[in-house]
Amino acid sequence: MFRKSLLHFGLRRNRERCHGLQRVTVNYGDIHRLDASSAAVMGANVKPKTMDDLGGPSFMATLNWLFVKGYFQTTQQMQIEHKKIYGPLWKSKYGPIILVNVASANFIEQVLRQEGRHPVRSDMPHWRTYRELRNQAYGPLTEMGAKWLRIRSILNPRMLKPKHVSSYANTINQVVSDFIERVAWLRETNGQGVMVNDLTGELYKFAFEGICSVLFESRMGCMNKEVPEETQQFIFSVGEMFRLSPILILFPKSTWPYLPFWKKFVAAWDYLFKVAEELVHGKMKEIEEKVDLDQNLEGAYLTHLLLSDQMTVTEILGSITELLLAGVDTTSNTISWCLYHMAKEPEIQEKLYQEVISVCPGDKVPVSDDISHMPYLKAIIRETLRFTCTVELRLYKHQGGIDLLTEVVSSGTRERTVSVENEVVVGDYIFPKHTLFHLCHYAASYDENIFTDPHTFVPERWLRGVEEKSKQHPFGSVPFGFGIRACLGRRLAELEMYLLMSRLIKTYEVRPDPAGTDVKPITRTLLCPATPINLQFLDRRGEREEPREATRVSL
Ligand code: HEM
Repeated sequence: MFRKSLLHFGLRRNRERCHGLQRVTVNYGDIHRLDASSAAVMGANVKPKTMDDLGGPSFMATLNWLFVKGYFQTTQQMQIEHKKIYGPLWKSKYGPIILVNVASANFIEQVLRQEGRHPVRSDMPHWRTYRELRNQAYGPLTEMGAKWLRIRSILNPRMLKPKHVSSYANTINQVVSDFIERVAWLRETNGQGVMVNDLTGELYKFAFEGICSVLFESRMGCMNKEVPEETQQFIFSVGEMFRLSPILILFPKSTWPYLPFWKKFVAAWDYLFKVAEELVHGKMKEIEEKVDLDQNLEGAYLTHLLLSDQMTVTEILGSITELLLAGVDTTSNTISWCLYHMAKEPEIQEKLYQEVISVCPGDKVPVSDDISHMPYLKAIIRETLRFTCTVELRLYKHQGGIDLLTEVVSSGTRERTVSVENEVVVGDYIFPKHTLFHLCHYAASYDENIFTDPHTFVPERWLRGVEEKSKQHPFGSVPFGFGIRACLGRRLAELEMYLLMSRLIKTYEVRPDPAGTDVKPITRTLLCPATPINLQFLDRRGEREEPREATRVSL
């Protein structure tokens, strides 16, 4: 059986190579990366260890860590502490659920390379239950099995192919221009001419406006002085839904209808779908009018989805709503941390400024082609993502029993564990089919065996030709995930972050809050600032820059 699973592992990898779906950039390395212990297991002379042999805290101990020792909001730190105690592989119990925590780059790679054709992050029963209640369709985040694969094959090209993504640059740049002006307005009205308070909140509006422009070619008024009521309500509903999600999941599904916050959860989703529905129907009407007038139909992402006729309108609505949700917190959070680091590291900021003005001197606004000449900017974003890597998104349930899974889903008995094709080998352990893995990317990103001086912000470590880069493990930091279930919005997020950061740093010098606050991260699905990030923005306009030295390093 064990040998069979290894054989499957090899066969499946070959099959996936031919799969044709867009994959993330990490190269498909081979078995050589499996460490010595795995190789020994594979030698078949060693009896593999099982889940029973694996150490880890009991349920009570976990509760103690979370609520007595106080790691509930800093579970990323708990990963590091547990790794010190148990090593890179341990199990933890949450009531009846057992998680296998995987906290080294080697082991993370092993798990990810064995994922099936239809990986599942987590069942998300609360999100799925809402959709069943309202007869809404699942999107890329919530769908599973062959149906998920179909959705991704439709959504992928216009989100991941560089030529399509770079066509969104002009649209994004308009939002960037508005954000720059909004910063000026915020400084004048609330910041004594220099401060911008609660940057994450402001960047949230930027990211929401950005994704709406790309998806719908519609502006939501987030950059207006007064944000429209409907947009504020949408933003509030997203917050409510994310706030209530981790609470609901602690209770059995059968109790949800009786819980007071279930109603709030449903109301939040209702509002999100209502707004998305209005936008989709508005776009359909616009297309009909254009057809009547014989006008060019090319345009927003949504236009393409509607015209391609590959999905029903309900399916499009399910996917679009999930894209809106997935693409806002992630991007805005990353840019907030990036600016925070720029303020704390003036030399790095200066180097970035010099790079930007050497590529885009004078009034030239950076466009996608310019970004390819800004390796330092890319390295800064890459380092920010390592520093603030998301933690909770990567719960992997290995599965591959497509037919049975589909049957389970359609018969409505979702609580049963799903069948899988293969066991999973990690180190000298073998795990049964439906094991739930928690990939501890935070612990890997701060592993000093992989990243020298991991607690220091060093963008240079991501530059090509730098010695450290060649030594880095490709799974030390995988901020957009890996494989066919990796982030759908990666390219768009990168474009948004590059265009905004280059222009912000070209326009403003960012300095720390004179009140001098160190902002700590806490876990809220993402690694968020525990307190607001407030920064000074000093206007550079008026200065005529001359690059001090060319900073064309290559990434
Ligand atoms: C800095 C920004 C972002 C980061 C760090 C990020 C990170 C991630 C990660 C780690 C995953 C899970 C991948 C895996 O399981 O292997 C993911 C999934 C996903 N992301 Fe992003 N993301 C970002 C921005 C975006 C944007 C802008 C969009 C929308 C346009 C988006 C849409 C999605 C979707 C739909 C999924 C689910 C894919 C699936 O399950 O098939 N993300 N993202």
